[in-house]
Amino acid sequence: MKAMRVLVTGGAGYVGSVISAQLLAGGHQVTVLDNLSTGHADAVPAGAEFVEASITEAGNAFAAGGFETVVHCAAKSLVAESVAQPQLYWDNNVGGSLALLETMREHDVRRIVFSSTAATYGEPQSVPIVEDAPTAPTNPYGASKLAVDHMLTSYANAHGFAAVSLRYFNVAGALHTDAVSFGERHAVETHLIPIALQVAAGRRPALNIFGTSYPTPDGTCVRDYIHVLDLADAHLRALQWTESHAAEHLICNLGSGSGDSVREVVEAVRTVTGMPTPVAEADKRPGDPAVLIASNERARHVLGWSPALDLTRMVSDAWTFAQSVRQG
Ligand SMILES: NC(=O)c1ccc[n+]([C@@H]2O[C@H](COP(=O)([O-])OP(=O)(O)OC[C@H]3O[C@@H](n4cnc5c(N)ncnc54)[C@H](O)[C@@H]3O)[C@@H](O)[C@H]2O)c1
Ligand SMILES: O=c1ccn([C@@H]2O[C@H](COP(=O)(O)OP(=O)(O)O[C@H]3O[C@H](CO)[C@@H](O)[C@H](O)[C@H]3O)[C@@H](O)[C@H]2O)c(=O)[nH]1
Repeated sequence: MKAMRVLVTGGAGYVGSVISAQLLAGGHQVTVLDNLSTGHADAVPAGAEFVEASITEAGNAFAAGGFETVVHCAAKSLVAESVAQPQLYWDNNVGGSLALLETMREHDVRRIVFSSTAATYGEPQSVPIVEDAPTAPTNPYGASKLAVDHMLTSYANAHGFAAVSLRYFNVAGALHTDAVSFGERHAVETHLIPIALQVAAGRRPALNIFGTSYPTPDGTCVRDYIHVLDLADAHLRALQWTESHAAEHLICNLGSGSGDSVREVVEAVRTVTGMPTPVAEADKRPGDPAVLIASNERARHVLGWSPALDLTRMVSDAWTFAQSVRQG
């Protein structure tokens, strides 16, 4: 792939920092645009230019940057917060993305890869979930992401954008190099694996298992976990796809194609860490579907992508990262 000048929005966050690091490793030039609302300035990889600004104020960065393409990760992504304060999600995720697309149009940058989500599907009618499945999000976060997917279809049709929506399932793991580590470091942590690792490290007394009577083999929810390095690889492939697909919008699920239950994740955490990791049975979390598993056939077929790293590797990399954060 030829070297590109890429703007990564949200590049001070978990997923965006790993994608930025992998783009740099691939010889591309990276500018990170992030307002640090949930990100960290020290997560922007060395070698990337950093612009501290909102996606609603990207004009100067575009004027200076000469970007060929955009990876758009910036968003608010807490489901419960989106239910309590939907205005934040419509404003930041939908209004912010619209402002970004208009700035792109103004500067004639018409290639974009967008962080969409499995939450666009809501409660699935069948699994594995294919991209043509009905979309019925069960919360404003998922609805805001689906709105941007629709926005991208219309910008492809009307304005010739080459757009890819990558619908991530459950992202986990971290990137480690000799010098640095990039992983999940949310001030408000809601995700299962980092919370379970905090329990393993003795920083929380027990992991609350949200629901033990789901119609699944062990009664706990099943999710499709995908390593953030496999995710980054898919973004590089999607960027390449946009080179030759003007006026098209591709939607691809990114998942492993298989599921693990909450109890199976806890077992993986115990095996990797060697720590007891106590659990407590708790009520169901409202809006949690029993099973979410991706069909990844389209990403395999169209992008030539396949996930390589398993749950044990995700937990092990996340554990190494969590320990490096505690020491650092
Ligand atoms: N982590 C997952 O499991 C998961 C799953 C599905 C989809 N996603 C999507 O992937 C993306 C990245 O998620 P993450 O887990 O890395 O979250 P994160 O909170 O770590 O990163 C998001 C980044 O966007 C920045 N940001 C938010 N609003 C902004 C704005 N208006 N202008 C500029 N920067 C802004 C934040 O400061 C943060 O650095 C999000 O769009 C999220 O919806 C994540
Ligand atoms: O303390 C905890 C945290 C989570 N869970 C369960 O673990 C599973 C995974 O939960 P979590 O890590 O919060 O991920 P999801 O709710 O599945 O959502 C993630 O995956 C979605 C796509 O599937 C993305 O859209 C969201 O942004 C992302 O948060 C769910 O069954 C939860 O009920 C627990 O039992 N206890």
